[in-house]
Amino acid sequence: MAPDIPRAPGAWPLIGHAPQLALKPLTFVTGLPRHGTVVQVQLGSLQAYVVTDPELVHQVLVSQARSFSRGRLHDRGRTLIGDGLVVSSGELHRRHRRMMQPSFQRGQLVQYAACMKSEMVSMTDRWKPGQVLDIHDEMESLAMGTLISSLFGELSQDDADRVRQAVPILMRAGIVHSVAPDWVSRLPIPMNRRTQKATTDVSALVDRVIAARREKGEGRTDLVTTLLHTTDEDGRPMSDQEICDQVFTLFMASVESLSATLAWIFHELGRDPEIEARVHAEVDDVLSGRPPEFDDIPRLAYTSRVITEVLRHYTVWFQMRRTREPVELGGYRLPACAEVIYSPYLLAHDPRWFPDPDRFDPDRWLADRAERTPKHAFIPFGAGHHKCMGDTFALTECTLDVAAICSRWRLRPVPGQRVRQVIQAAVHPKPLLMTPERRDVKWS
Ligand code: HEM
Repeated sequence: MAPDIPRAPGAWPLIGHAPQLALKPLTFVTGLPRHGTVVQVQLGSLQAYVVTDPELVHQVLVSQARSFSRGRLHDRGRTLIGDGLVVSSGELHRRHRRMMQPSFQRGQLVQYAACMKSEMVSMTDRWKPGQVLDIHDEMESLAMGTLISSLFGELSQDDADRVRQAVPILMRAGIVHSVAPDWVSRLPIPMNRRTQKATTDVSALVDRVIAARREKGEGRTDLVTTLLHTTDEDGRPMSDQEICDQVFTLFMASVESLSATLAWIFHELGRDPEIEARVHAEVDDVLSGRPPEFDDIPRLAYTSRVITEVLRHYTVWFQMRRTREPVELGGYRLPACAEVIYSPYLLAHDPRWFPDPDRFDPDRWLADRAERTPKHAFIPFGAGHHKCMGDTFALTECTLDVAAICSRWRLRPVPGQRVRQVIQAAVHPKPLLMTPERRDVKWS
Protein backbone atom coordinates (compact mmCIF):
# COMPACT_ATOMS: atom_id res chain seq x y z
CA MET A 1 0.00 0.00 0.00
CA ALA A 2 1.26 3.52 -0.85
CA PRO A 3 2.26 5.59 2.22
CA ASP A 4 0.17 8.57 3.38
CA ILE A 5 1.17 11.84 1.81
CA PRO A 6 2.67 14.14 4.50
CA ARG A 7 0.66 17.22 5.52
CA ALA A 8 2.21 20.66 5.90
CA PRO A 9 2.07 21.65 9.59
CA GLY A 10 0.18 24.67 10.94
CA ALA A 11 -3.26 24.16 9.31
CA TRP A 12 -6.07 26.18 10.94
CA PRO A 13 -9.52 24.62 11.44
CA LEU A 14 -11.70 25.18 8.31
CA ILE A 15 -9.31 27.60 6.53
CA GLY A 16 -6.26 25.31 6.59
CA HIS A 17 -3.06 26.95 5.32
CA ALA A 18 -4.84 29.92 3.70
CA PRO A 19 -3.45 32.44 6.27
CA GLN A 20 0.17 31.39 5.64
CA LEU A 21 -0.39 31.53 1.89
CA ALA A 22 -2.07 34.91 2.09
CA LEU A 23 0.44 36.52 4.47
CA LYS A 24 3.81 34.95 3.63
CA PRO A 25 3.38 32.80 0.54
CA LEU A 26 7.06 32.68 -0.43
CA THR A 27 8.22 31.70 3.06
CA PHE A 28 5.45 29.09 3.21
CA VAL A 29 6.23 27.41 -0.12
CA THR A 30 10.01 27.44 0.34
CA GLY A 31 9.55 25.67 3.72
CA LEU A 32 7.59 22.76 2.21
CA PRO A 33 10.51 20.59 0.96
CA ARG A 34 11.38 19.95 4.65
CA HIS A 35 8.17 17.91 4.94
CA GLY A 36 8.46 15.71 1.86
CA THR A 37 8.69 15.46 -1.93
CA VAL A 38 4.88 15.71 -2.17
CA VAL A 39 3.12 17.68 0.58
CA GLN A 40 -0.60 18.12 1.25
CA VAL A 41 -1.85 21.64 1.86
CA GLN A 42 -5.38 22.84 2.56
CA LEU A 43 -6.68 26.13 1.15
CA GLY A 44 -10.09 26.59 2.70
CA SER A 45 -12.13 23.65 1.42
CA LEU A 46 -9.59 22.88 -1.31
CA GLN A 47 -7.13 20.06 -0.73
CA ALA A 48 -3.99 20.36 -2.90
CA TYR A 49 -0.65 18.57 -3.27
CA VAL A 50 2.56 20.59 -3.64
CA VAL A 51 5.33 18.78 -5.53
CA THR A 52 8.68 19.92 -4.11
CA ASP A 53 11.21 17.75 -5.96
CA PRO A 54 12.57 18.71 -9.43
CA GLU A 55 12.39 15.14 -10.78
CA LEU A 56 8.77 14.73 -9.69
CA VAL A 57 7.81 18.14 -11.09
CA HIS A 58 9.33 16.96 -14.37
CA GLN A 59 7.12 13.87 -14.22
CA VAL A 60 4.02 16.04 -13.72
CA LEU A 61 4.88 18.44 -16.55
CA VAL A 62 6.60 16.16 -19.02
CA SER A 63 6.93 12.40 -18.59
CA GLN A 64 3.49 11.77 -17.03
CA ALA A 65 1.86 14.91 -18.51
CA ARG A 66 -0.91 12.86 -20.15
CA SER A 67 -2.28 12.06 -16.69
CA PHE A 68 -2.71 15.76 -15.85
CA SER A 69 -4.94 18.55 -17.16
CA ARG A 70 -4.96 22.21 -16.17
CA GLY A 71 -5.95 23.00 -12.59
CA ARG A 72 -8.44 25.20 -10.81
CA LEU A 73 -6.43 28.38 -11.47
CA HIS A 74 -6.90 27.91 -15.19
CA ASP A 75 -10.62 27.05 -14.89
CA ARG A 76 -11.11 30.47 -13.31
CA GLY A 77 -9.17 32.18 -16.12
CA ARG A 78 -11.73 30.99 -18.67
CA THR A 79 -14.25 33.67 -17.69
CA LEU A 80 -11.81 36.23 -19.04
CA ILE A 81 -9.92 34.53 -21.86
CA GLY A 82 -12.32 31.91 -23.16
CA ASP A 83 -10.35 29.03 -24.66
CA GLY A 84 -7.03 30.89 -24.95
CA LEU A 85 -3.83 28.85 -24.98
CA VAL A 86 -2.92 29.65 -21.39
CA VAL A 87 -6.03 27.93 -19.98
CA SER A 88 -6.95 25.23 -22.53
CA SER A 89 -6.08 21.52 -22.33
CA GLY A 90 -6.03 18.39 -24.51
CA GLU A 91 -6.78 18.38 -28.25
CA LEU A 92 -7.93 22.01 -28.38
CA HIS A 93 -4.69 23.11 -26.72
CA ARG A 94 -2.58 21.01 -29.13
CA ARG A 95 -4.38 22.52 -32.15
CA HIS A 96 -3.94 26.10 -30.95
CA ARG A 97 -0.34 25.59 -29.88
CA ARG A 98 0.61 24.21 -33.30
CA MET A 99 -1.17 27.11 -35.00
CA MET A 100 0.54 29.73 -32.82
CA GLN A 101 4.04 28.31 -33.22
CA PRO A 102 4.81 30.20 -36.49
CA SER A 103 4.08 33.50 -34.71
CA PHE A 104 7.03 32.88 -32.35
CA GLN A 105 9.66 31.71 -34.82
CA ARG A 106 12.94 33.54 -35.37
CA GLY A 107 11.82 35.55 -38.40
CA GLN A 108 8.85 36.89 -36.46
CA LEU A 109 10.99 37.63 -33.41
CA VAL A 110 13.25 39.84 -35.54
CA GLN A 111 10.13 41.84 -36.47
CA TYR A 112 9.04 42.07 -32.83
CA ALA A 113 12.58 43.20 -31.89
CA ALA A 114 12.02 46.24 -34.12
CA CYS A 115 8.79 46.98 -32.17
CA MET A 116 10.72 46.59 -28.90
CA LYS A 117 13.36 49.04 -30.09
CA SER A 118 10.92 51.73 -31.13
CA GLU A 119 8.87 51.45 -27.88
CA MET A 120 12.02 51.60 -25.79
CA VAL A 121 13.43 54.62 -27.68
CA SER A 122 10.19 56.57 -27.34
CA MET A 123 9.97 55.76 -23.60
CA THR A 124 13.57 56.74 -22.75
CA ASP A 125 13.37 59.86 -24.93
CA ARG A 126 10.68 61.11 -22.53
CA TRP A 127 12.87 60.62 -19.45
CA LYS A 128 14.49 63.71 -17.88
CA PRO A 129 17.64 63.47 -15.75
CA GLY A 130 16.77 63.64 -12.06
CA GLN A 131 13.00 63.10 -12.40
CA VAL A 132 11.51 60.46 -10.09
CA LEU A 133 10.08 57.52 -12.06
CA ASP A 134 8.25 54.45 -10.86
CA ILE A 135 10.33 52.00 -12.89
CA HIS A 136 7.82 49.20 -12.28
CA ASP A 137 5.10 51.25 -14.02
CA GLU A 138 7.50 52.31 -16.78
CA MET A 139 8.35 48.65 -17.46
CA GLU A 140 4.67 47.67 -17.48
CA SER A 141 4.00 50.39 -20.03
CA LEU A 142 7.00 49.26 -22.10
CA ALA A 143 5.93 45.59 -22.05
CA MET A 144 2.39 46.57 -23.00
CA GLY A 145 3.50 48.92 -25.80
CA THR A 146 5.75 46.27 -27.32
CA LEU A 147 3.00 43.67 -27.26
CA ILE A 148 0.45 46.07 -28.77
CA SER A 149 2.70 46.84 -31.73
CA SER A 150 3.83 43.20 -32.13
CA LEU A 151 0.18 42.06 -32.18
CA PHE A 152 -1.42 44.75 -34.29
CA GLY A 153 1.32 46.62 -36.18
CA GLU A 154 0.33 50.27 -36.30
CA LEU A 155 -2.77 51.33 -34.35
CA SER A 156 -4.31 54.78 -34.04
CA GLN A 157 -3.33 56.59 -30.83
CA ASP A 158 -6.95 56.30 -29.59
CA ASP A 159 -7.03 52.54 -30.10
CA ALA A 160 -3.62 52.04 -28.48
CA ASP A 161 -4.73 54.14 -25.49
CA ARG A 162 -7.93 52.12 -25.17
CA VAL A 163 -5.91 48.88 -24.99
CA ARG A 164 -3.45 50.43 -22.52
CA GLN A 165 -6.37 51.32 -20.25
CA ALA A 166 -8.07 47.95 -20.65
CA VAL A 167 -5.15 45.59 -20.01
CA PRO A 168 -4.37 46.57 -16.37
CA ILE A 169 -8.12 46.26 -15.58
CA LEU A 170 -8.18 42.77 -17.10
CA MET A 171 -5.01 41.78 -15.24
CA ARG A 172 -6.48 42.89 -11.90
CA ALA A 173 -9.71 41.04 -12.66
CA GLY A 174 -7.67 37.93 -13.56
CA ILE A 175 -6.09 37.95 -10.09
CA VAL A 176 -9.41 38.47 -8.29
CA HIS A 177 -11.14 35.75 -10.36
CA SER A 178 -8.38 33.25 -9.60
CA VAL A 179 -8.88 33.50 -5.81
CA ALA A 180 -12.48 34.67 -5.27
CA PRO A 181 -15.56 32.38 -5.48
CA ASP A 182 -17.19 32.19 -8.97
CA TRP A 183 -20.22 34.29 -8.02
CA VAL A 184 -18.02 37.33 -7.32
CA SER A 185 -17.48 37.82 -11.07
CA ARG A 186 -21.30 38.06 -11.53
CA LEU A 187 -21.93 40.78 -8.93
CA PRO A 188 -23.01 44.20 -10.30
CA ILE A 189 -20.01 45.95 -8.71
CA PRO A 190 -17.77 48.64 -10.28
CA MET A 191 -14.85 46.23 -10.77
CA ASN A 192 -17.03 43.85 -12.83
CA ARG A 193 -18.50 46.71 -14.86
CA ARG A 194 -14.99 48.01 -15.64
CA THR A 195 -13.88 44.51 -16.59
CA GLN A 196 -16.89 44.06 -18.88
CA LYS A 197 -16.16 47.38 -20.60
CA ALA A 198 -12.44 46.53 -20.97
CA THR A 199 -13.37 43.14 -22.50
CA THR A 200 -15.84 44.75 -24.92
CA ASP A 201 -13.33 47.43 -25.95
CA VAL A 202 -10.51 44.99 -26.68
CA SER A 203 -12.83 42.48 -28.44
CA ALA A 204 -14.25 45.23 -30.67
CA LEU A 205 -10.76 46.40 -31.56
CA VAL A 206 -9.59 42.86 -32.40
CA ASP A 207 -12.70 42.38 -34.59
CA ARG A 208 -11.93 45.61 -36.46
CA VAL A 209 -8.27 44.69 -36.95
CA ILE A 210 -9.24 41.23 -38.23
CA ALA A 211 -11.74 42.72 -40.68
CA ALA A 212 -9.14 45.24 -41.92
CA ARG A 213 -6.45 42.56 -42.34
CA ARG A 214 -8.83 40.28 -44.24
CA GLU A 215 -9.51 43.13 -46.63
CA LYS A 216 -5.95 44.39 -46.98
CA GLY A 217 -3.33 42.45 -45.05
CA GLU A 218 -0.77 41.37 -47.63
CA GLY A 219 2.83 41.88 -46.66
CA ARG A 220 2.01 42.50 -43.00
CA THR A 221 3.99 40.65 -40.35
CA ASP A 222 2.07 41.49 -37.18
CA LEU A 223 0.98 38.61 -34.95
CA VAL A 224 -2.76 38.94 -35.65
CA THR A 225 -2.15 38.75 -39.42
CA THR A 226 0.08 35.69 -38.93
CA LEU A 227 -2.65 33.99 -36.89
CA LEU A 228 -5.20 34.84 -39.56
CA HIS A 229 -3.19 32.98 -42.19
CA THR A 230 -2.28 29.82 -40.23
CA THR A 231 -4.32 26.66 -40.61
CA ASP A 232 -4.46 23.41 -38.64
CA GLU A 233 -3.58 19.96 -40.01
CA ASP A 234 -7.00 19.75 -41.70
CA GLY A 235 -6.50 23.12 -43.39
CA ARG A 236 -8.95 24.92 -41.06
CA PRO A 237 -8.07 28.50 -40.00
CA MET A 238 -8.76 29.91 -36.53
CA SER A 239 -12.18 31.53 -36.14
CA ASP A 240 -12.33 35.23 -35.26
CA GLN A 241 -13.35 34.25 -31.71
CA GLU A 242 -10.34 31.93 -31.41
CA ILE A 243 -7.99 34.73 -32.52
CA CYS A 244 -9.61 37.11 -30.06
CA ASP A 245 -9.14 34.58 -27.21
CA GLN A 246 -5.44 34.24 -28.13
CA VAL A 247 -4.98 38.03 -28.10
CA PHE A 248 -6.44 38.19 -24.56
CA THR A 249 -4.22 35.24 -23.61
CA LEU A 250 -1.07 36.96 -24.80
CA PHE A 251 -1.84 40.12 -22.84
CA MET A 252 -2.61 38.17 -19.68
CA ALA A 253 0.35 35.77 -20.03
CA SER A 254 3.02 38.28 -20.93
CA VAL A 255 2.62 41.80 -19.57
CA GLU A 256 2.66 40.95 -15.88
CA SER A 257 5.60 38.53 -15.85
CA LEU A 258 7.65 40.55 -18.31
CA SER A 259 7.22 43.86 -16.51
CA ALA A 260 8.04 42.28 -13.13
CA THR A 261 11.21 40.72 -14.58
CA LEU A 262 12.37 43.98 -16.17
CA ALA A 263 11.67 45.93 -12.98
CA TRP A 264 13.65 43.48 -10.81
CA ILE A 265 16.60 43.73 -13.20
CA PHE A 266 16.83 47.50 -12.66
CA HIS A 267 16.29 47.07 -8.92
CA GLU A 268 19.28 44.70 -8.76
CA LEU A 269 21.48 46.92 -10.97
CA GLY A 270 20.56 49.93 -8.84
CA ARG A 271 21.60 48.31 -5.60
CA ASP A 272 24.83 46.63 -6.73
CA PRO A 273 27.32 49.03 -8.39
CA GLU A 274 29.69 46.20 -9.29
CA ILE A 275 27.08 44.24 -11.24
CA GLU A 276 25.86 47.46 -12.85
CA ALA A 277 29.42 48.43 -13.89
CA ARG A 278 29.93 45.02 -15.55
CA VAL A 279 26.67 45.36 -17.50
CA HIS A 280 27.58 48.91 -18.58
CA ALA A 281 31.09 47.83 -19.67
CA GLU A 282 29.69 44.94 -21.72
CA VAL A 283 26.96 47.03 -23.32
CA ASP A 284 29.45 49.81 -24.23
CA ASP A 285 31.84 47.28 -25.71
CA VAL A 286 29.22 45.41 -27.79
CA LEU A 287 27.18 48.41 -28.96
CA SER A 288 29.95 51.01 -29.42
CA GLY A 289 27.42 53.83 -29.15
CA ARG A 290 24.50 52.53 -31.26
CA PRO A 291 21.12 51.06 -30.29
CA PRO A 292 21.06 47.25 -29.77
CA GLU A 293 19.90 44.88 -32.53
CA PHE A 294 18.56 41.32 -32.40
CA ASP A 295 21.95 39.94 -33.57
CA ASP A 296 23.78 41.56 -30.62
CA ILE A 297 22.05 39.27 -28.12
CA PRO A 298 24.57 36.36 -28.18
CA ARG A 299 27.41 38.79 -27.38
CA LEU A 300 25.65 40.22 -24.32
CA ALA A 301 26.69 37.24 -22.18
CA TYR A 302 26.97 38.92 -18.76
CA THR A 303 23.71 40.83 -19.30
CA SER A 304 22.05 37.48 -20.08
CA ARG A 305 23.41 36.00 -16.83
CA VAL A 306 21.91 38.91 -14.88
CA ILE A 307 18.54 38.27 -16.56
CA THR A 308 18.77 34.53 -15.87
CA GLU A 309 19.54 35.22 -12.20
CA VAL A 310 16.52 37.55 -11.95
CA LEU A 311 14.40 34.77 -13.46
CA ARG A 312 15.71 32.42 -10.76
CA HIS A 313 15.48 34.83 -7.85
CA TYR A 314 12.06 36.34 -8.61
CA THR A 315 10.43 33.61 -10.63
CA VAL A 316 6.75 32.53 -10.91
CA TRP A 317 5.73 31.11 -7.56
CA PHE A 318 2.56 29.11 -8.19
CA GLN A 319 1.12 26.99 -11.02
CA MET A 320 -1.50 24.26 -10.97
CA ARG A 321 -2.43 20.99 -12.62
CA ARG A 322 -5.18 18.42 -11.95
CA THR A 323 -4.87 14.63 -12.14
CA ARG A 324 -7.08 13.06 -14.84
CA GLU A 325 -6.79 9.63 -13.15
CA PRO A 326 -5.08 8.12 -10.06
CA VAL A 327 -1.33 8.81 -10.42
CA GLU A 328 1.78 7.27 -8.81
CA LEU A 329 4.23 10.03 -7.89
CA GLY A 330 7.43 9.51 -5.89
CA GLY A 331 5.99 6.40 -4.23
CA TYR A 332 2.74 8.18 -3.28
CA ARG A 333 -0.65 7.67 -4.87
CA LEU A 334 -2.63 10.77 -5.85
CA PRO A 335 -6.38 10.29 -6.43
CA ALA A 336 -8.13 11.32 -9.67
CA CYS A 337 -9.15 15.01 -9.82
CA ALA A 338 -6.49 16.00 -7.27
CA GLU A 339 -5.26 19.60 -7.50
CA VAL A 340 -1.47 19.64 -7.86
CA ILE A 341 0.76 22.68 -7.36
CA TYR A 342 4.25 23.24 -8.73
CA SER A 343 6.33 26.29 -7.88
CA PRO A 344 9.35 27.34 -9.96
CA TYR A 345 10.14 29.72 -7.04
CA LEU A 346 10.27 26.90 -4.50
CA LEU A 347 12.68 24.88 -6.68
CA ALA A 348 14.86 27.92 -7.39
CA HIS A 349 15.21 28.73 -3.67
CA ASP A 350 16.08 25.23 -2.49
CA PRO A 351 19.67 25.36 -1.14
CA ARG A 352 20.26 21.77 -2.26
CA TRP A 353 20.08 22.89 -5.91
CA PHE A 354 21.10 26.56 -5.56
CA PRO A 355 23.65 27.17 -2.77
CA ASP A 356 23.01 30.42 -0.85
CA PRO A 357 19.72 30.84 -2.74
CA ASP A 358 18.86 34.32 -1.42
CA ARG A 359 22.12 35.76 -2.75
CA PHE A 360 21.79 37.50 -6.13
CA ASP A 361 24.74 36.06 -8.04
CA PRO A 362 24.70 36.22 -11.87
CA ASP A 363 27.95 34.24 -12.03
CA ARG A 364 26.20 31.12 -10.76
CA TRP A 365 25.20 30.86 -14.44
CA LEU A 366 28.82 30.62 -15.68
CA ALA A 367 28.97 27.36 -17.65
CA ASP A 368 31.10 25.37 -15.17
CA ARG A 369 28.89 26.30 -12.20
CA ALA A 370 25.57 26.09 -14.04
CA GLU A 371 26.23 22.54 -15.17
CA ARG A 372 26.11 21.41 -11.51
CA THR A 373 22.45 22.51 -11.23
CA PRO A 374 20.04 19.55 -11.47
CA LYS A 375 18.43 19.57 -14.90
CA HIS A 376 14.84 20.21 -13.86
CA ALA A 377 15.38 22.58 -10.93
CA PHE A 378 15.39 25.78 -13.01
CA ILE A 379 12.06 26.14 -14.84
CA PRO A 380 11.05 29.83 -14.85
CA PHE A 381 9.09 29.18 -18.06
CA GLY A 382 7.57 25.86 -16.96
CA ALA A 383 8.22 22.68 -18.98
CA GLY A 384 6.56 20.21 -21.33
CA HIS A 385 3.68 20.93 -23.67
CA HIS A 386 2.50 23.93 -21.63
CA LYS A 387 5.97 25.51 -21.50
CA CYS A 388 5.86 29.26 -22.02
CA MET A 389 5.22 30.05 -25.66
CA GLY A 390 6.81 33.49 -25.27
CA ASP A 391 10.10 32.47 -23.57
CA THR A 392 12.32 33.63 -26.45
CA PHE A 393 10.16 36.73 -26.92
CA ALA A 394 10.64 37.53 -23.22
CA LEU A 395 14.41 36.93 -23.22
CA THR A 396 14.79 38.99 -26.41
CA GLU A 397 12.83 41.87 -24.95
CA CYS A 398 14.66 41.78 -21.59
CA THR A 399 18.10 41.74 -23.25
CA LEU A 400 17.36 44.49 -25.78
CA ASP A 401 15.62 46.72 -23.21
CA VAL A 402 18.37 46.34 -20.61
CA ALA A 403 21.13 46.94 -23.19
CA ALA A 404 19.36 49.96 -24.65
CA ILE A 405 18.52 51.57 -21.32
CA CYS A 406 21.95 50.87 -19.79
CA SER A 407 23.73 52.27 -22.83
CA ARG A 408 22.21 55.71 -22.20
CA TRP A 409 20.96 55.83 -18.62
CA ARG A 410 21.95 54.84 -15.11
CA LEU A 411 18.92 54.34 -12.85
CA ARG A 412 19.53 55.37 -9.25
CA PRO A 413 17.24 54.15 -6.45
CA VAL A 414 15.50 56.96 -4.56
CA PRO A 415 17.21 56.95 -1.11
CA GLY A 416 15.21 55.68 1.84
CA GLN A 417 12.48 53.83 -0.07
CA ARG A 418 11.58 50.28 0.92
CA VAL A 419 10.90 48.14 -2.13
CA ARG A 420 8.29 45.53 -1.21
CA GLN A 421 7.70 42.17 -2.88
CA VAL A 422 4.06 42.33 -4.00
CA ILE A 423 2.75 38.89 -4.83
CA GLN A 424 0.36 38.50 -7.75
CA ALA A 425 0.72 35.81 -10.41
CA ALA A 426 4.37 36.99 -10.46
CA VAL A 427 6.36 38.66 -7.67
CA HIS A 428 6.59 42.45 -8.24
CA PRO A 429 8.86 45.18 -6.78
CA LYS A 430 6.47 47.95 -5.78
CA PRO A 431 6.91 50.82 -5.70
CA LEU A 432 10.27 51.04 -7.45
CA LEU A 433 11.17 54.72 -7.43
CA MET A 434 14.34 55.56 -9.34
CA THR A 435 15.88 58.61 -10.97
CA PRO A 436 17.56 58.43 -14.37
CA GLU A 437 21.06 59.88 -14.80
CA ARG A 438 22.38 60.34 -18.30
CA ARG A 439 25.46 58.31 -19.18
CA ASP A 440 28.00 59.96 -21.38
CA VAL A 441 27.01 57.94 -24.47
CA LYS A 442 25.20 59.31 -27.52
CA TRP A 443 23.73 56.88 -30.02
CA SER A 444 25.19 57.25 -33.49
C1 HEM B 1 9.70 36.74 -18.06
C2 HEM B 1 8.52 36.59 -18.64
C3 HEM B 1 7.69 35.33 -18.60
C4 HEM B 1 7.66 34.32 -17.67
C5 HEM B 1 8.49 34.17 -16.40
C6 HEM B 1 6.67 33.36 -18.14
C7 HEM B 1 6.36 32.19 -17.48
C8 HEM B 1 5.46 31.24 -17.95
C9 HEM B 1 5.18 29.97 -17.33
C10 HEM B 1 5.81 29.47 -16.02
C11 HEM B 1 4.27 29.32 -18.09
C12 HEM B 1 3.76 27.89 -17.87
C13 HEM B 1 2.45 27.86 -17.12
C14 HEM B 1 1.99 26.43 -16.82
O1 HEM B 1 2.79 25.54 -16.48
O2 HEM B 1 0.77 26.22 -16.87
C15 HEM B 1 3.95 30.20 -19.19
C16 HEM B 1 3.03 29.89 -20.17
C17 HEM B 1 2.72 30.73 -21.23
N1 HEM B 1 3.32 31.93 -21.54
FE1 HEM B 1 4.79 32.84 -20.49
N2 HEM B 1 6.13 33.82 -19.31
C18 HEM B 1 6.74 35.01 -19.63
C19 HEM B 1 6.51 35.79 -20.73
C20 HEM B 1 5.63 35.50 -21.74
C21 HEM B 1 5.46 36.27 -22.95
C22 HEM B 1 6.25 37.54 -23.29
C23 HEM B 1 4.48 35.66 -23.69
C24 HEM B 1 3.92 36.03 -25.04
C25 HEM B 1 4.27 37.06 -25.76
C26 HEM B 1 4.05 34.48 -22.94
C27 HEM B 1 3.08 33.60 -23.35
C28 HEM B 1 2.76 32.43 -22.69
C29 HEM B 1 1.74 31.50 -23.16
C30 HEM B 1 0.86 31.67 -24.40
C31 HEM B 1 1.72 30.44 -22.24
C32 HEM B 1 0.81 29.20 -22.29
C33 HEM B 1 1.54 28.09 -23.02
C34 HEM B 1 0.75 26.80 -23.14
O3 HEM B 1 0.03 26.43 -22.20
O4 HEM B 1 0.87 26.15 -24.17
N3 HEM B 1 4.78 34.41 -21.77
N4 HEM B 1 4.69 31.35 -19.09
